[in-house]
Amino acid sequence: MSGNRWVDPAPFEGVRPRLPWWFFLPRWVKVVSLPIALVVVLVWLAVRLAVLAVRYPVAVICGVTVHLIYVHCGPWALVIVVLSATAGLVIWAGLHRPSFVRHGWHRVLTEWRRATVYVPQWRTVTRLAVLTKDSRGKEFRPKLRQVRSEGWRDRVRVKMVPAQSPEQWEARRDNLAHSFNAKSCRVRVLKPRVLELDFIHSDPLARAVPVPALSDDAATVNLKRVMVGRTETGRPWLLRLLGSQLLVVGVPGAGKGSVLWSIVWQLAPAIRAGLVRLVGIDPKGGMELGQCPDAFAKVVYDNGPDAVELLEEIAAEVKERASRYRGIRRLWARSTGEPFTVLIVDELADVIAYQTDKNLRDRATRAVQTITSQGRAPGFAVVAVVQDPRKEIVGFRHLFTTRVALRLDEPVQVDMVLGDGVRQRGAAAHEISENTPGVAWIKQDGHREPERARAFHVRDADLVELALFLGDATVHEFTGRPDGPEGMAA
Ligand SMILES: Nc1ncnc2c1ncn2[C@@H]1O[C@H](COP(=O)(O)OP(=O)(O)OP(=O)(O)O)[C@@H](O)[C@H]1O
Repeated sequence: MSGNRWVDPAPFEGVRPRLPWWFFLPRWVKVVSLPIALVVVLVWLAVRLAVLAVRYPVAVICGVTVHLIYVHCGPWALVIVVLSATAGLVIWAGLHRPSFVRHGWHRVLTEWRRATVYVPQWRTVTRLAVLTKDSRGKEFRPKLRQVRSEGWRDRVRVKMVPAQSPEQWEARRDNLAHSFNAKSCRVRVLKPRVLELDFIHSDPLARAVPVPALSDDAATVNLKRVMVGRTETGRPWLLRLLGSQLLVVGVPGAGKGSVLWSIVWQLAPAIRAGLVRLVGIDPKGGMELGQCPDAFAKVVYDNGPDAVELLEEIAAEVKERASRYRGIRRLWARSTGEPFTVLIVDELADVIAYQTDKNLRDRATRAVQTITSQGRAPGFAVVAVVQDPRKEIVGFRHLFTTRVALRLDEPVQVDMVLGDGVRQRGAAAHEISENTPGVAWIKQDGHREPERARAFHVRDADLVELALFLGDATVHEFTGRPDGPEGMAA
């Protein structure tokens, strides 16, 4: 009321009960359709049971078996069966642990985590993380699909609600990780509307990976699949050198040296047999490549004229070989009789960006660009190591078809190295721990998903062994310039 005037009270606005549409059907229609509705409900129940059996096969099979044995054979038979099954599992684990873990333990873990973590919390977490949607009073919820637990991570498949984008899930990665008691969460797009969330519980790459024994057989070296470490899924980390150019980026201490030496280690039998030739430039005065000069046909320990001449020499060789191969072959092969050449540049920026002499800088840049852009077919690979991935430093990053991001400082650096959108797919190289040098995110052109792996830990003692192994390596004549420039160790 205001003054003496009477104001009508607001009309009552209570929510009317919403009755289902079939409630208003005529009685006879309800009677006629009752049997049909019953059949539908029974079919639905059967489908739900089948889905339950598929999602929880271990629990369902064990439950049904225990029940049948108890009912038909009594409690003592059940005790004997349980003890025998336990003994069987212990023997399986003892005889072949990997298969037990994979097919037994992980299966049980999957069902346990699905039943105790994801199913009970899914609805609440997605609502609180604002990943559900409301429209006309109806709630749309993302559907929890397959769950697979692998011990160190849980892979959870999700069907997004309509009109949702993976970016909305990526923006909630931290919320989801904390909600499901995981260390971190990665989001991967499997197909339209279907995502896979990786809830990470521990790091399978926390321990260093020792180098394997050196092989004597050059035939074991496959230039398309050079094993340089182990991926987080336990598979070998395979790098393609033939037909590929490699850029390795990481802050100081990230383990760039281990990637580099892992490559040399695996190529060693082929280097010794003369099938592969290494050429190196180490502007840091030989601090890195000087640890095993025997591996290199030629190596320069500065970023001056010697380094530039070596680069130009290789660039000229690339062009010469390419002109000979033209019309005859499309890709280098062992049968050519010419060695596959790997140019290793430890700190590329010192050669193409930090060199104060503009003329040398430009010549070096032109030569490296020629080798990376044209070297693929005639059998030349570049392994370039760099600390700073900015465009001003390496303006031709796109020429490197395989990019390895070791520990980096900032998310923007990850985007520079791996390309746009790869970090959003989980490749958080800026989150790699300082305690795990050698761990990297790898992106190969043509492969949508980035891979996380750790390079072999090549210790000083291993480099001594490598030097001894390569001590009697075949020395090749380097075409083009008979007398090597100063600062080179042949
Ligand atoms: N793959 C690895 N596994 C375990 N430890 C590693 C690995 N790689 C490197 N390390 C250790 O990390 C430390 C730094 O490694 P490294 O010198 O190779 O890094 P870097 O990135 O080359 O550094 P810089 O830029 O200063 O040369 C060393 O103590 C080394 O033993």
